[in-house]
Amino acid sequence: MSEAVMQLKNVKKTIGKKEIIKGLDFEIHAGEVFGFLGPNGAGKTTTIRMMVGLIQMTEGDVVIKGHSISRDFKQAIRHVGAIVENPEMYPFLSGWKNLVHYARMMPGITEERIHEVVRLVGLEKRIKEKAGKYSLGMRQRLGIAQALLHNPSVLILDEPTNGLDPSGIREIRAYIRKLAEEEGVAVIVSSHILSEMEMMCDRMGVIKNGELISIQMVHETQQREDVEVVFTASPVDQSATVLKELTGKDVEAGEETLTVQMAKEAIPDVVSELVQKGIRIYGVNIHTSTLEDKFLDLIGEGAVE
Ligand SMILES: Nc1ncnc2c1ncn2[C@@H]1O[C@H](COP(=O)(O)OP(=O)(O)OP(=O)(O)O)[C@@H](O)[C@H]1O
Repeated sequence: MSEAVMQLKNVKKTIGKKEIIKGLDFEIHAGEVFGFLGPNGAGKTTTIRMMVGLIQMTEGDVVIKGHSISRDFKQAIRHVGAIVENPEMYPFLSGWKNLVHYARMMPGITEERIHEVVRLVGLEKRIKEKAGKYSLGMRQRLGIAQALLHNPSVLILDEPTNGLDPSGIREIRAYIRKLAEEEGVAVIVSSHILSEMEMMCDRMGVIKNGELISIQMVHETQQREDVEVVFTASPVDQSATVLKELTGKDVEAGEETLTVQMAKEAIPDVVSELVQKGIRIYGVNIHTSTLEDKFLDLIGEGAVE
């Protein structure tokens, strides 16, 4: 596995008497998009604010490229780019001038680097226009460009697709993936939108009531698990017997349908066998357990105490 660029070590936050974050331990690696998923009030924003040093931890540490954010803040934060609230920008300045303005506040940012971040977020053609004329998606991309100016190893985006229309969401998703894949940036995105996480992330951590209750690879889990397949076939009795033989799994027979949990890859062979045995097939429907099902399984109903 690639280098761990950010490590959370037993991170806790207590406000008043309430323990809001209860000891988070996980790592984020170079080149991955890590989704931080949880229902409202689970503790995502509080955790992100600790990751970027906006608020102090009560206990534990965040280590970025080997530097502790509590003991070595300057060195640690050098490697982080973030949009925690809405990206700040001057509407009366062009996108380019906004970036030049921010570049001046940081040492060693060349004009070439500004061109590079503009290209990374695909704003080349519109960068000379006033930021006030940008769509929300373009403003978000300009915000990402700004956060990337100092070439951070970790990019943290709190709810980056909030308020965007479907095409804006698709664009942001594409640029986030590109940053991870082509630039090797570790990207952390928080969201409570499950389908978003499924399409955007390599790995996902689920947080509930300030605790991490699961970390999983998004696509591996999708591929490895059996899917629910519903065959509409006749005659049903004979189909049930054959399906059971072929898959070795329990088959639930209805009036016209047969439901079985099986590997998706095995479907063509099973269909071919059924046909050879004289069974007539009217339909094959697959129900993949979505991330949403898994998420709801994990957090349960009434997720927030
Ligand atoms: N300054 C504070 N004082 C008291 N409680 C707080 C404070 N900040 C956060 N909390 C509480 O901590 C919990 C976690 O809040 P947080 O904003 O981190 O959740 P979240 O997962 O980001 O949710 P959302 O998606 O709604 O932003 C909530 O119960 C919230 O009420």
